[in-house]
Amino acid sequence: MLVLEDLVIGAGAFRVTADLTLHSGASVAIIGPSGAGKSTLLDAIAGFRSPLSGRILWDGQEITRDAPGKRPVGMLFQDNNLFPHLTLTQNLALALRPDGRLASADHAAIAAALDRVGLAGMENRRPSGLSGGQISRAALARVLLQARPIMALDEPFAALGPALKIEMLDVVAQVAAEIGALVLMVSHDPQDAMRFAGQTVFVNAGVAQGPFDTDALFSDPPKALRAYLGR
Ligand SMILES: Nc1ncnc2c1ncn2[C@@H]1O[C@H](COP(=O)(O)OP(=O)(O)OP(=O)(O)O)[C@@H](O)[C@H]1O
Repeated sequence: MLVLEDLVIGAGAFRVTADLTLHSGASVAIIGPSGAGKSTLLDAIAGFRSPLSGRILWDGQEITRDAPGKRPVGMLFQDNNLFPHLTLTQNLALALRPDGRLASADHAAIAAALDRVGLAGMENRRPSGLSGGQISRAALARVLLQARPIMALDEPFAALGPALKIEMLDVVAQVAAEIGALVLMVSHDPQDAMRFAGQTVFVNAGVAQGPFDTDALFSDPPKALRAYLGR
């Protein structure tokens, strides 16, 4: 269970507040207008931003000030964040072993993760030798490989066509189900939320609201959400 308790996060003069609870195994979409604070919220959960006040708890343990690598969070960034000078195997290896020393089983795990996202045989490519969609799938493979209890995905599949996006969302759902992970996914596409996420957090003007039941939220959206959806 992830608890954000009276959390206030600052980004320059901007503030995001959150006071909510998300359960293990849930899939949660994080939606809201551009600049509302969605990435800021995810960054704080993953440990890339220190909150100004409040607490973050995972299964009762406070993780508010823990370094990102010590948190139960695997994060897929908006820019996918692969090292350009490293091959896919080397990029994924860092997720498993920050010291770079791979055990023989690690190679099989990396190959399996790449296979799962449709990149089998591309182990030795560098990001420059991949399309934008392939890079986003490689970044997903890295999160899958980490198999952390919270999978935080910041607009993960913007570079993919509709069919491939659905396929990758299904892969995320399968892996999350296997490990009982909580999935947090920032998206601008209401279809993603409805297809993938039982719950939705709506971030508006720096306030994270919810979680709401996704179907109920979209079938009768509050005024601010209607404005965002253009309805
Ligand atoms: N380092 C910073 N200094 C000042 N302001 C910042 C900083 N980082 C983010 N902001 C501001 O914080 C606000 C929230 O940004 P954030 O990236 O969280 O929004 P978002 O909801 O993820 O938007 P988008 O959907 O466009 O990615 C924005 O107004 C942004 O300009």
